[in-house]
Amino acid sequence: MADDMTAVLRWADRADGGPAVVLLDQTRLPAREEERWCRDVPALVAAVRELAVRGAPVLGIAGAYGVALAAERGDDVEAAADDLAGARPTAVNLRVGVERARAAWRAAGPGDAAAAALGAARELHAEDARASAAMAGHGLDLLAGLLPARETGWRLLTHCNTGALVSGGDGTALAVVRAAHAAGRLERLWIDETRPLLQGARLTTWEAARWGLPHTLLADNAAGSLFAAGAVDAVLIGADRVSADGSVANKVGSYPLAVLARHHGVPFVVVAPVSTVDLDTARGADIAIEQRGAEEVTGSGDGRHAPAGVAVHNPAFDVTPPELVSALVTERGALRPTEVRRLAAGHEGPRATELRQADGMMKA
Ligand SMILES: CSC[C@@H](O)[C@@H](O)C(=O)COP(=O)(O)O
Repeated sequence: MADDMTAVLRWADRADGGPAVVLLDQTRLPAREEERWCRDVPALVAAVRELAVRGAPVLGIAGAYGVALAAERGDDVEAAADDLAGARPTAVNLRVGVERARAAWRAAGPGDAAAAALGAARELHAEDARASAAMAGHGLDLLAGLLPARETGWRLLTHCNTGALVSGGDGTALAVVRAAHAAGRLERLWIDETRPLLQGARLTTWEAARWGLPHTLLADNAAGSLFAAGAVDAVLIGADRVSADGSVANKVGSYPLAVLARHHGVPFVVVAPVSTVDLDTARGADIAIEQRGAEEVTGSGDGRHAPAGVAVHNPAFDVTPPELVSALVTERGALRPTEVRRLAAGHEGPRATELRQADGMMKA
């Protein structure tokens, strides 16, 4: 979690005014740091759908605490778990977190089931913090292997928000950027605003400022000229789901960045925990892509900037094929996205040197 930040997500027990899952309401940021108390699963499902809590790893943690909440309240846990798992379709971590807590709840005796679900949620929360730290280290090693040493440091570009707001720790891609900064190797973080909900403009700038990262915000469609000017050394993004063929679903706008990166010979690096890899989904085309409301694109009320009633296409995510992804950094090290099946066999350790040698497209 970010230093001195209101907890991104916490469990409140009865002594603390709960039971409740308490979220830092990301819809209010950066203007206000407000807690949102979810006292039952419908409230938590609403918070997930509204993106008050968002980003793949923390969705899994929220889902697991949600199962614990239903159990603690004496609600129908199976139905609550189903509702939570289905609240958003693309980030596989949500389902993984829910199923982990549900399995613990099912396996426990009647008197212990709620405590077992809560224990599973807490365990997942702590594991995610450890995974985040490991990804930061592996990602930094990978960049050091891939990128030429620049006296002034690296210029990294990111999309959406992948920091402490999405994790039990510092996050995924943004954790690597933070590690690069701590190692004195970051010249600048370019932050895509990330239309239409502005996770980059609202959330990543907020985190970058707190961490003291040198950063600059740009409109998504300004990225191309930045690449053309040679001002981007690498792209770092997170993922909502990686299918068995190594395709990467992430916030819409990631795929065009991958195409740009390939055209300009710039590494395109995906940072995600192993829990984001879904070997049960064979291909990128099989990943369910969430479609969201038209008003997110058109604006609404007084701020409307498109004619009322216009037809809108608003997918929340897109899919980048594995051949455009230079490396996938997980808590177990870096690998080529086409090698994700190795994770099932317990792949360990970064392969930065091999990846560099095998990848003629990179500048290094
Ligand atoms: C580690 S976060 C990776 C992704 O979850 C993130 O990049 C993203 O696309 C989040 O989308 P969001 O719609 O804000 O939940």
